[in-house]
Amino acid sequence: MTLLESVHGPADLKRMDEAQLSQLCEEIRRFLVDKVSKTGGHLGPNLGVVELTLALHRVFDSPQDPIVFDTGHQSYVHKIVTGRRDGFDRLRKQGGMSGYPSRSESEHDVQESSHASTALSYADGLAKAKQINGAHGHVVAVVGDGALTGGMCWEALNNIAADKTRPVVIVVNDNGRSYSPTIGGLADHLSSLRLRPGYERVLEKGKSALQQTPFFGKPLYAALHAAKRGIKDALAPQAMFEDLGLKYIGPVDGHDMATLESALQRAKSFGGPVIVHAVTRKGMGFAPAENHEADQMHATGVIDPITGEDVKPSSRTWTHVFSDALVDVGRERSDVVAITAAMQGPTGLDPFAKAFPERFFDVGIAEQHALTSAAGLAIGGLHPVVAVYATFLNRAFDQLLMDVALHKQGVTVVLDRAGVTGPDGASHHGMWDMSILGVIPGVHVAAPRDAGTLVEELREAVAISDAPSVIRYPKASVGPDLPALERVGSVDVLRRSGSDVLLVTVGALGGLGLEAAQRLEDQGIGVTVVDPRWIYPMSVDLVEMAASHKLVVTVEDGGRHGGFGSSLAAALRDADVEVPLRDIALPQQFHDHGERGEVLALCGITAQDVARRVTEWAARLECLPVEIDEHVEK
Ligand SMILES: Cc1ncc(C[n+]2csc(CCOP(=O)(O)OP(=O)(O)O)c2C)c(N)n1
Ligand SMILES: CC(=O)[C@@H](O)[C@H](O)COP(=O)(O)O
Ligand SMILES: [Mg+2]
Repeated sequence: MTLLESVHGPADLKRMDEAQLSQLCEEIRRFLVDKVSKTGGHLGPNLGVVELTLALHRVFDSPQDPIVFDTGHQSYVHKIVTGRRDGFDRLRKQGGMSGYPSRSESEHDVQESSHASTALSYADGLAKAKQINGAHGHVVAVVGDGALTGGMCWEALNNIAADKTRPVVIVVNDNGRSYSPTIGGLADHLSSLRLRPGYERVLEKGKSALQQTPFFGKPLYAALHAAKRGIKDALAPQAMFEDLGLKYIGPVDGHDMATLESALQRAKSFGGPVIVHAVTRKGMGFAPAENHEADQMHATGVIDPITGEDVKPSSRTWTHVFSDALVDVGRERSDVVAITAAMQGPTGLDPFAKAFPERFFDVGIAEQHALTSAAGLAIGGLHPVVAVYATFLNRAFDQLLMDVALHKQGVTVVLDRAGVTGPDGASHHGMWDMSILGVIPGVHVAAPRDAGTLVEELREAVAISDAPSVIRYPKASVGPDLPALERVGSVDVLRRSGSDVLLVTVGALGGLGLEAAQRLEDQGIGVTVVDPRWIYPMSVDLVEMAASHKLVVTVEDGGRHGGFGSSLAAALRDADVEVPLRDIALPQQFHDHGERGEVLALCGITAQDVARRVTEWAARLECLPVEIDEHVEK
């Protein structure tokens, strides 16, 4: 039996000696590469926290000492040592283990949102709860250098530092990377603190040697330690954290178990808020990840476990189409600038950044700042394009509403990963944007159905100078072009076989609508399939089309509450159009991880389900004069 197989919980780690721990780290790294290369996942981040996670579980007593992982993508080792080794064969698969902490999986998991920069706020709250309840023990938060660029971290640090008696241990996992190198003044500060890890290790070894030396050993170490302070202050002004009222320990070598445990023990015995600054390497121990220039295998698909090469050929995605289109726009419009929140690669902004470096800004994991900075750029006469994942727009809603829309500023927000994303689960599905955007006065929202309409709608968006414009598309390969039969106002008619049903498909679901229409026509139901292209403001032409049909059905890859369907229903009421409308959307709940198609199917968003539901409504409403085939293909 391997050492790894002997680990069923943190207690097993506490019994191991240095040699066993070193071997266990090797076994865990081999396990991670073996498993994650088959399923895909956050290989790089987790290879970087092997020693750190073991040290945390040896020094602290989870779950009495809750360990909160910021973002949670780096919690695989935590899962391995808390009894979930067997879950990795179905990591991020439908019905399998989550790729993030999951409260339903383990008492050791505290929070499961994958939205960054929240761990310190959880820690603040947990520590206050312990204090009020008279509970003993520590609260530990593991936060990456990237997550530290998020504003919530500084709101939390301000509060954590307010009480010197609450034992909060903040472990900064500093690998110098978000995806790409972490940016900004804070990152520069951390890197100034991030002396060669050996620097601290030498000191640690110096300490133990000196402390064994009788008489002058201890005073000498104290002097050396003071000197270290002096040296680091001279080389690296660590005062920032200590001026905040936070004790600072580090930087320590995040791959040296003894040094880590010594630092964590010191932090544990401190009894108040303390920062342990651990220097780690993303992808540690797997050369293809360590040397992966773009993002050190932050998130991989299925890869070769030896070479690290992608196994599945990549296809042209919506992101690729946007990426190329924005460079073209950038060539024509010198006022167009681009902003990313630490995700220039995944959102497709790399080519624009290379072509127009002076017109590209990476603001760190700071979506709120991104939107208000964009408002400033627009007031200053430029046209910003802010590319974020749809789910992370939630964080910047007020900025879009009050800093952009209120001031009628021309800012374009591009929402990648809109709709069901898949393996990243509930906190990543981009199912909120159409509901929250619908409340913004004057907002323009487009949902392209194919590459051609994405290019067209991006150009239309950057031409809007007096209001926010938003474009949303999913995490998927872009499908075939879906040409329109005609354009009525801004609405594209994709198919017309009768006026029984007006089937309105939003964005990338156009193909699904055409397939559903074929199934309905096979039953004698005449269908008009349309793509509104711009879902907000609501098209008057669409309302008029509805009036000439017997049933309106909308299909959208977004939350049903406040979605496009409910907005169209309101528009029909306002226009006294008394045609029944039924809306097919994602049920307003948190949806677990799985492949995008699997989750959509669970939500009834397939051509078969749409056709079946339309026939059922037609039968119930008796609005269509056709005999409904009760045996419609499921
Ligand atoms: C609010 C928010 N914005 C963006 C992301 C996407 N994201 C996931 S992990 C990550 C980088 C995190 O960097 P860091 O905190 O340093 O952790 P590391 O991966 O280096 O361990 C980003 C930007 C997110 N999860 N949440
Ligand atoms: C943890 C996080 O927020 C991202 O790394 C997320 O995993 C994005 O994955 P994709 O880029 O594959 O959608
Ligand atoms: Mg990092």
